[in-house]
Amino acid sequence: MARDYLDSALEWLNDYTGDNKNLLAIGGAGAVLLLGSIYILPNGKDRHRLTGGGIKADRVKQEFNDYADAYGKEAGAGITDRTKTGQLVDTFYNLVTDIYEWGWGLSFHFSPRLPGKSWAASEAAHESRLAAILQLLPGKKCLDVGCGVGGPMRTIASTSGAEVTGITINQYQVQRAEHHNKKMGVQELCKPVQGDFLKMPFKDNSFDAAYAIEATCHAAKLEEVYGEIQRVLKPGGLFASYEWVATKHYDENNPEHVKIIDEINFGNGLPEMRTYKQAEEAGKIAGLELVMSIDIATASSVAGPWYNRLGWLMKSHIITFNSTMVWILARLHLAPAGMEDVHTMLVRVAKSLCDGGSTGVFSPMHLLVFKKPASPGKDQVANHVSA
Ligand SMILES: C=C(CC[C@@H](C)[C@H]1CC[C@H]2C3=CC[C@H]4[C@H](C)[C@@H](O)CC[C@]4(C)[C@H]3CC[C@]12C)C(C)C
Ligand SMILES: C[S@@+](CC[C@H](N)C(=O)[O-])C[C@H]1O[C@@H](n2cnc3c(N)ncnc32)[C@H](O)[C@@H]1O
Repeated sequence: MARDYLDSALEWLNDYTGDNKNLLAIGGAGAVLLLGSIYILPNGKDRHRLTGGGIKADRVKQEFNDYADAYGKEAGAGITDRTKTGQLVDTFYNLVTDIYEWGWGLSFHFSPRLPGKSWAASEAAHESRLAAILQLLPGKKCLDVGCGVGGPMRTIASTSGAEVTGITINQYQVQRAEHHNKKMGVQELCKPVQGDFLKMPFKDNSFDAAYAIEATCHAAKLEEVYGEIQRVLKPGGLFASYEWVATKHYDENNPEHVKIIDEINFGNGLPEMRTYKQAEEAGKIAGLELVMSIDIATASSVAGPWYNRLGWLMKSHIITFNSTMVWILARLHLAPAGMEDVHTMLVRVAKSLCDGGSTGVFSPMHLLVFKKPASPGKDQVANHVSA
């Protein structure tokens, strides 16, 4: 609520001041003092705090440095030791979860902007599309692979009436998801659990459907997470995923493209980036039938680009404002030392994501829909799949 007021106030201020940078600077300084406490502290009766999630405050800086060191310096390197991917992704979400909730909201993904609709409405529609594709209804059991703090889970369970179990590698996110589920009264339908989506604590053939929103990109091997999803789905069950991919416009021999993708990988805890073709192939290797493959980022000729929400945060100086807030909080010991480094990484990645979107080389929402065959063929791998 407080964030909505602040966003509108800054949008107005930006339009009003136009090119008058002095007025904007004075306004900005005043806004830091006057609105800062409103922005960072109350969120209804909830309060935003910038913590290191499950990492103790005095370890945040070191954990961030270790995270940064895990990425190779060579172009296209990604995470050097892929066996450490799960652990690094867990660290990444300890470091960013509070900043995401504070500066973005409870759904950790992008969406195209629908004409005449707010970002919040566009986000909910993007989530509900999956409920429709998966034909979710009351009584159905659905799995959310990489559920974050449960924004999509709450939308999908409440629009469809289905029961949604979410899995996240990060214990702090389970705590946050439980907190929000209870606050919103959806805890009967939404169950977050901590676990690795490469070794899920669920029985074979236990879910009617499954979805993943901008999450399976964290797997060291895509075919392994798809293999696990194949295992826990009932025969005939559908799985839908918004995948982070390099599009057909990506050229691995273009250094600019490679740089954009490297920065996206580093700022988002990804081991590497796959092409949409590799993602399609990974599903087939895992024994799933490909039902649909379409890039939602470019599918509609009337929806606005997904990256405009980030672009607007940069243009309206909200991100600069946030950097100042994080700096002040760290100086006052209200945020752990090292939070500025985490925030700086996010500021950089905001630009890379916009560059990836505007050049068309990257999409965070290539929709893949797969079906588990009613009776898997002998040549298809039913359980754990390794490339
Ligand atoms: C799917 C993933 C996350 C997608 C997005 C939810 C996040 C990607 C980049 C994030 C952000 C960048 C800039 C931040 C800004 C500097 C800060 O002041 C406020 C939060 C940001 C806007 C933040 C919000 C979430 C993202 C948009 C990945 C991880 C696979
Ligand atoms: C960008 S967030 C998206 C969260 C959620 N789908 C949403 O849209 O709000 C990615 C999620 O994937 C989860 N994740 C990444 N690797 C995982 C793994 N190996 N096992 C379980 N969850 C994982 C993260 O913990 C995080 O919750």
